[in-house]
Amino acid sequence: PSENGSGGGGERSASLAGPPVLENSVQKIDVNPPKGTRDFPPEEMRLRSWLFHNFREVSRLFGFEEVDYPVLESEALFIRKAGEEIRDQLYCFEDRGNRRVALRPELTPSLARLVIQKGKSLSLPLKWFAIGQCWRYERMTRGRRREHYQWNMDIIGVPEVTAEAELISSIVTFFKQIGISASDVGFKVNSRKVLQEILRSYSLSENLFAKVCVIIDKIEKIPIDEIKKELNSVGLPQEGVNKLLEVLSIKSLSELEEILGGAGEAIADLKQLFSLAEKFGYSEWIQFDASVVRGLAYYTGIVFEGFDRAGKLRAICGGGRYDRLLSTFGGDDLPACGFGFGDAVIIELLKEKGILPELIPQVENIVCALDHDLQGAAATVATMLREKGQSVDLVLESKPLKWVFKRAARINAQRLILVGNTEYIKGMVSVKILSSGEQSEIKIDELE
Ligand SMILES: CC(=O)Nc1cnc2ccccc2c1
Repeated sequence: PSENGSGGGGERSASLAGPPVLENSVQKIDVNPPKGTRDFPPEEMRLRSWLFHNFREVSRLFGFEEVDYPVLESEALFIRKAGEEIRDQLYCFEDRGNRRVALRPELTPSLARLVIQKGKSLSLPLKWFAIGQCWRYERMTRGRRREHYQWNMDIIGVPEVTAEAELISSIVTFFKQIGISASDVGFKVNSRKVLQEILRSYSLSENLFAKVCVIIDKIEKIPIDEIKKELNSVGLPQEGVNKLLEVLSIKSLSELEEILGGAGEAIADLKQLFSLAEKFGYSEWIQFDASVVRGLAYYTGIVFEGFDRAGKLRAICGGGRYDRLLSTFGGDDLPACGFGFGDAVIIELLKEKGILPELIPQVENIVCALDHDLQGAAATVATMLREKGQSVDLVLESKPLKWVFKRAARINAQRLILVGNTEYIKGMVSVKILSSGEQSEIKIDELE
């Protein structure tokens, strides 16, 4: 079959024949979307648009530029050998050109690909944001969703932790903007350089680092014995395993400094981050937590995750520094950090807090011809209002007034404009303000 997916010659392949016709009735197709995916009918779409509007508003406040990439990428972009869950659940397949492709499970590798593609033509630092649908293929045994939308913000070309501090500030701004406070959520902050410094002291090679982080990230999801077994299996000696687990339970930066010594970068980065948090004014939002490593292989430094203080929900968002990602794709070494913020947990949180916004459909005018031969006149009135920037729901067929009032109420029209003969020949229409019931006749060219 040809590249564009159309059928072959005369014969029509089953997929193009449509649902089977049984005698004089067509078998009903499955009207639900594919497993793990969602439709967005108007009510759900209003909530999604509200969420994305807030993502965009914060991105604007922080001077970030919007970008996007194809939802379909080469599978190679996501093939990492660190044992990540995101790899096991890759929504991948071979296309009709025999290419291995995948629906993107995250946005960061696409960002890295585009930055390398653009190369020297980009002036650093880059501050890019995207809101994109991401996919995973999970056995439906877990009944979890196979797609979600993620807001990503990334800063490329800034080695200092001022970049991470800025990113956390943007998420704090977002939370405050939608009514979430520091008593509702917080950020656990850590640095993977802690693990790196420990593994170095056991002279463990760098590529084990990513695997160890991915294993440690599962510490609250699988039994500790399993964690120890997996750490042993990647070659970490028992003494190193114990040292790691000891470090993960450290509760404060000063305690960490005692264990690691004050010389390492981990301590310096974390101290600088907490001091910057003070200056940004979000100190009460963040806390050091040595057990947070996040589950993505490519993080190399500061990592953070937003959590609900009631402890009922999964992580709300997460991110960190990934200074090596671009070089693993053959690009120049460029410092980078960013975060992902999914569209699911945040809505659960707003529901928990009882602060979901009430979003109603809104239209300024509903325009209706009082009889059929005034349909054209109604269209003229609607167009004139639209040219003035007014929204109009134009009644497109002859309907009884009772129907029109019912529809006006359902779509929350602010005013009803009736185009009737007696008024129209005077160049006027009858206008009814639906909230007050006030009715008046207005010259058409004086409508606004
Ligand atoms: C709570 C939720 O929907 N999580 C979710 C849903 N779909 C995904 C798809 C790809 C990667 C991560 C995903 C995560």
